[in-house]
Amino acid sequence: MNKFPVLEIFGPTIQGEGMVVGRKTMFVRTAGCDYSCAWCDSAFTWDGSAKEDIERLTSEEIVAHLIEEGGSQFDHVTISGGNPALLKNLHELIEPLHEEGIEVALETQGSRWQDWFLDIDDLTISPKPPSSKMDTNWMVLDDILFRLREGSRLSHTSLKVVIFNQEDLGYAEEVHQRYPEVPFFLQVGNDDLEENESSSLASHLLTQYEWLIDQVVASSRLNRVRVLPQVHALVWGNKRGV
Ligand SMILES: C[S@@+](CC[C@H](N)C(=O)[O-])C[C@H]1O[C@@H](n2cnc3c(N)ncnc32)[C@H](O)[C@@H]1O
Ligand SMILES: Nc1nc2[nH]cc(C(=O)O)c2c(=O)[nH]1
Ligand code: SF4
Ligand SMILES: [Mg+2]
Repeated sequence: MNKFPVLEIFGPTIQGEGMVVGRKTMFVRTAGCDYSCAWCDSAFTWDGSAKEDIERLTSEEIVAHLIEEGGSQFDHVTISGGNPALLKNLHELIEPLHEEGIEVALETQGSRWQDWFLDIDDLTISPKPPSSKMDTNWMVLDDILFRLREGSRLSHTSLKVVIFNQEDLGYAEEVHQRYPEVPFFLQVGNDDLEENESSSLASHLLTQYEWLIDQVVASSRLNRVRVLPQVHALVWGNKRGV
């Protein structure tokens, strides 16, 4: 039985971001990432600070934890990380969830392909803009979107780019222009990961949201797009496990 490195199982909560924002869901957060984004809000998944909390669980154990936490109050599970696309056997978790009538979403940055992407109900690919200090491998991203198109999965897929500055907006325009048929989301970057007061963070993020809306409104290269904040950050601030 394969084991998966899991850092958090929590919910039910709402999906705070992107294509199914507001959807009631459980979260499974896996450990390990091939990136190290400058502003990662989940750095504990890869920077060693939570390595004692990593549990190695089989898919059966993960499903049992989900039911323990969520009871019968959920029918949707979001897998995030870290980069869950590092895990080549994740279909072992997706299949039993589908058999229970549970939909499965995935958050990944588009640096690795896995065949089980074709089974994800809500697949969010979030390539990283210059402010992250990461480089996009366009050959890999092209290949991922090609395979999803060939597999008729684009209606289950979205692109989501986090924006911190003007340069990031230029990057977002480039991504949207390269894959115009893929639903496209721009997300407010949270640049205050140390703020403990959720009302202060919310008012700051709403100011950033207004700035982002203004920028997108003014761009002729960003028309068929959606602009969103991280709803969970507005409601709960920088709290973990929500
Ligand atoms: C923590 S990542 C995990 C999944 C995957 N590694 C990825 O980056 O897509 C989940 C989502 O949070 C976004 N994110 C991370 N840090 C953020 C921040 N400071 N502000 C806004 N969004 C952030 C990422 O861009 C990604 O879309
Ligand atoms: N509520 C809530 N929504 C989210 N959407 C993406 C998240 C993530 O960290 O991947 C996340 C998260 O951590 N919480
Ligand atoms: S790719 Fe995702 S998890 Fe990895 S460092 Fe960047 S935001 Fe964090
Ligand atoms: Mg998050």
